[in-house]
Amino acid sequence: MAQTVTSGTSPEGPRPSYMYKVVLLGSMSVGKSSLAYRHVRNDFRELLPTVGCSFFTQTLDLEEATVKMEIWDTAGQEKYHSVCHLYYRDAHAALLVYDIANKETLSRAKMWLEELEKRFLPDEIVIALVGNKTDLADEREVTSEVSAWGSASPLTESTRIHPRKNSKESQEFKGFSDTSKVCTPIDPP
Ligand SMILES: Nc1nc2c(ncn2[C@@H]2O[C@H](COP(=O)(O)OP(=O)(O)OP(=O)(O)O)[C@@H](O)[C@H]2O)c(=O)[nH]1
Repeated sequence: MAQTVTSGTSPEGPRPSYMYKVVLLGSMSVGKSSLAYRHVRNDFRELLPTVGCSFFTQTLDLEEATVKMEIWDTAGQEKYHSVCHLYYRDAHAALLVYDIANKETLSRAKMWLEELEKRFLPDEIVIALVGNKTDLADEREVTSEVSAWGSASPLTESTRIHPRKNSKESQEFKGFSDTSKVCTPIDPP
């Protein structure tokens, strides 16, 4: 699925390099930029709302290959919706992010799913649903419907992650570089 870029070398011999484009989609303030920032910089900080789209890159040296991730972090504000197709075009994977304490954001993630289903063939893109802000468990609004929706959709896993803690969210991204295991479940609902 990923585009092969070059062939590098390692002590064991030539190693392929791959490029993956991952796009983050979801309502405003669900924490998309925080997830990307945590993943790339291993840090959490207060970020300004995204304007249009932010772009991050990261190179992962995995055992069998080198993977360059292009992370396209789209703006969640409604006014940017109409340009988002420019950013998810040719993506290999999409993370549909919602806030577990805001049910409305799950509906919006579903809207993104429907849009991607129209634009991509099923084997063209990997789509994962990501429930964010798990520290807000006391305010949780999203519960059982996530698993029901997940089984009725091409979403590969439902995971909930929390970039404020140095949790395992990197696996969410790393999972995309492993074609056999698309997404690592971290804290299933
Ligand atoms: N409680 C909590 N707050 C978070 C978490 N992640 C992000 N936030 C906060 O949520 C707000 C929005 O975070 P962003 O990462 O900017 O959200 P975004 O989805 O990129 O927002 P847009 O750029 O508007 O699309 C900020 O105040 C963050 O500090 C989290 O895991 N828990």
